[in-house]
Amino acid sequence: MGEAGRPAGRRPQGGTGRDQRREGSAGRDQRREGGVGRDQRRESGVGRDQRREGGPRRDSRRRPPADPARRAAYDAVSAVHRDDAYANLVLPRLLRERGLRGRDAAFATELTYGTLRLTGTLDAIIAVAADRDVARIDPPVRDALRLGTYQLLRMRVAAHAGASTTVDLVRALAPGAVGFANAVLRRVGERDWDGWIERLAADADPVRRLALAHAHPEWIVRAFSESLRADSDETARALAADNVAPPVHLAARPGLVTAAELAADVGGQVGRYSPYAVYLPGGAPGEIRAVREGRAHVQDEGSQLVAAALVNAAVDGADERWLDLCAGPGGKSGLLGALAAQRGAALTAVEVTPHRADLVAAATRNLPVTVVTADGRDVGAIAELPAQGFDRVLVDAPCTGLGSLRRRPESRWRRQPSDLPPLTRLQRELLAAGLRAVRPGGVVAYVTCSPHLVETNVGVTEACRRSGYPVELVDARPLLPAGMPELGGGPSVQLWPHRHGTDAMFLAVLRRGEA
Ligand SMILES: C[S@@+](CC[C@H](N)C(=O)[O-])C[C@H]1O[C@@H](n2cnc3c(N)ncnc32)[C@H](O)[C@@H]1O
Repeated sequence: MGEAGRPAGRRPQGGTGRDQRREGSAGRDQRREGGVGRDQRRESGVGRDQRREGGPRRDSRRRPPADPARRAAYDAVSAVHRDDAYANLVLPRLLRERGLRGRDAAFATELTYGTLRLTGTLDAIIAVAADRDVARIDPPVRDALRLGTYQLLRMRVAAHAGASTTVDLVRALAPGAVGFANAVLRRVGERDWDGWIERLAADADPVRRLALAHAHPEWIVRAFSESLRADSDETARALAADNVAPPVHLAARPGLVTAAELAADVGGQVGRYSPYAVYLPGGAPGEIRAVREGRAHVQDEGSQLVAAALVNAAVDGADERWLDLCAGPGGKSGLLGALAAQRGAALTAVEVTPHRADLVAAATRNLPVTVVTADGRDVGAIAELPAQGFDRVLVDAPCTGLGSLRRRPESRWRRQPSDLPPLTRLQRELLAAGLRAVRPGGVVAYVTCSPHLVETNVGVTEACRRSGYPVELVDARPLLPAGMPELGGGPSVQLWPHRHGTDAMFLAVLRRGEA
C-alpha cells in the first residue's frame, strides 16, 4: 500500500494545507470551485506526494485510479449506505472478485469495518470540518470523506497518503468536489481523534460524550448503561469492546470432535469457557474440513454457553423431546442436536422463514433434528407443536442484536429505538408459546443477543406474569461452566464482550410448575 507507519492523528500535508491557509474554510472552497478544481489541478499535492513516494509521474488532469484496496472499501461502504447491504457479505465478495489478498485485503477490511463502526462520530467530525451537516454532502463524497477521516484519525496510514488517496477517490467520483474534499480533510487533520472528541463533547452530557467517544447512538449507550447499573466506567468498556473485531469462534460438536482435537486441527485455541469452543486465528472457516463435514460450526462462544445451559438444567422424569422455537439459521440447533444425539433425545427445530428453515436443515444434517417451518406462536394449534409436548425448550427470540454489534459493523446505526416495540411484543408472545410447549417440570431457556432490559429481564417478568400458570425462575449461573466470572446476582445471566469475550447474550431459565 505504500503507507509508512505513523502515530494516528498527524495532519495531512501537501496542497491540502496550502489550500486551507489561503481559503480559510472548507465551505468557501467548495462554493468557489463549482467544477473541476483549478487549485486541485495546480497544487493539490496529490501528484507531488506521489512523485515523492516514487510513484509514476502522470498528467494530473487525468483521473487517477483509486488504489484497489481503498476502492473496494469505498464500494463496500457505499453499498451499505446506498443499498442497505451487509458489509460482512458484500466486502468478501468484492475482495474475491477483484483478487485482493493478504495485506490489501486486510487493509480494505479494516478500513471498511472501522469506517462503518465509527460512522456517527466520523460524521460529527466531518460536519464541523465541512461546516455543514453531513446530510448536505453528496453521498459519494460523504462516504469518501468518512473513509478518509477514518484513515487520518484511526489508522496508521501516512497522513499525506490518507488525504491524497481520498482526494483521488473524490476526483473519480465527483470531480467538482475535489477542492471541498481537500479542505475538509485538511481541517480533519488539524486534530487527532482524542482532540476531536474533546472538541465535539465539550458541552456534552455524559451519555453524549460516551456516544461520541465510542461511536454508538445515544439510545444504545443508555441501554448499555441501564443494564450495567449506570456504571459509566464499565459502560465505556462495554462500548469500546464493540469496536474491536472479535476472533471467529467455532463450536466442536460433542460426540463428533473435541475442542482440543479441533483446535489442533485448525491451529486455534481452545475456548476459555465453553467446553466446545475453539478460537480461530484467521482464515476462512468454510474451508475447515471439520466444518465442511458437519463436525463443527461457526458460533460465538456465548451462544454455545446459553444453548448448553438449557441442557444442563435439571428436569424430573422424561428428557427426550427438545424444542428450538426460533431456530434459523441453525447454530444452536446444531449444538443441541449433537447433544441430543448423545443423550438419546430428539430436537424439533422451528423456523418461520422458509429459506432460514432450509439453513437449519443444512446445519443439522445427520443429527436427530426435525425441522418444522412454522410460526412458533402456533404451539397448541399444529400437530408438530403440541402444548406440554416438550421436556426442554429454547426460545432464542428475534431481537435488536445489540449484543453482537462488534460482529456487524453497520448495525448500530441501522437499528432504531422504534424497532423495540414490535420486537418485544414478538419476544413475549414467543416466550409465552415456549411456556405452553413445555410440560410441567420441564425447562425453558429464554435467550436474546441483546442486553437491552426490555428485551431481557423486563420481557421475562412480563411473560411469566401473563402465562397463567406457575413459573419458577431457575438460577442460570450454575448452568454455566464453573468459575465463570462476573455473572451478576442471578437468577438470569447477562454475558458481555468486555467481561467474557463473548457476544452480550442474555439467558433466563424458567421451570414450569403444575397448572
Ligand atoms: C435470534 S434468531 C435465532 C438464532 C438461532 N437460534 C441460531 O442459533 O442460529 C431468531 C430466529 O427466529 C425466527 N423467527 C422470527 N419470528 C418467528 C416466529 N414467529 N416463529 C418462529 N421463528 C421466528 C427468525 O426468522 C430468526 O431466524
